[in-house]
Amino acid sequence: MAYSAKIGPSILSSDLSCLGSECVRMMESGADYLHLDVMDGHFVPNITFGHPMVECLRKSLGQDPFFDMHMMVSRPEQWVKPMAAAGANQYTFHIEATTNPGNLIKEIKESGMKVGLAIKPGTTVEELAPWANQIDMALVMTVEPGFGGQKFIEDMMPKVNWLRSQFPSLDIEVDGGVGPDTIHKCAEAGANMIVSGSAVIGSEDPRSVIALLRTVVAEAIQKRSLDR
Ligand SMILES: O=C(CO)[C@H](O)[C@H](O)COP(=O)(O)O
Ligand SMILES: [Fe+2]
Repeated sequence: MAYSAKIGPSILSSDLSCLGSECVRMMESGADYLHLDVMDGHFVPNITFGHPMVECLRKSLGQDPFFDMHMMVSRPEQWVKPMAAAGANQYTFHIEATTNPGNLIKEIKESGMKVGLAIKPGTTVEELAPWANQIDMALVMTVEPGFGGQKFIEDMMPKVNWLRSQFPSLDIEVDGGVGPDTIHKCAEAGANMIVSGSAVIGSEDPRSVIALLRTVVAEAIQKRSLDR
């Protein structure tokens, strides 16, 4: 079992005028990686930031933090090279946004980044499955992409469960409405990369929330390995 519990705060709901210091605050609170939400106002009805911001964050934070780019954009092909040059570590694109996932996976790998493949709540996991052996991470959205602070959609858990049963060592990420109230469902289903925005950022004690999320997931991973 190659995968481990990792917690990646989404900085979407932080004070964006202090993005650099918010990222530092999350890393100092025990985050394993940073989940950076890129929205283009076209694939989703909201706009955030692009590669110039990522480049500034990389310069200010140094080489250490792992940047998981959640690309909620149409034509994700166009940002692969700029994001790689800006210092992104993983490029997670939506399968709904491209007609040629195979070529995009190849381009991302050639540019030196890891590959994440995301599905919206309305997309079946069978659409992702043919690519699962070529990617580093599968992202099962647990809200409709576009906004932080939405309610967790529990109906997505069978997708996670199925992916874990079919691909025992794949990194599986959940994103949207995940926090102390919903983490048990995600962990039991088999997710190991946990994005949490408002529950972590809005907490007075982000360190404790991150530690709790990681403990729940690590315990579920251990239980699964004992059950095998
Ligand atoms: O991709 C996203 C929204 O499209 C965000 O990563 C996600 O919503 C995280 O925020 P929260 O935990 O508050 O739901
Ligand atoms: Fe996200």
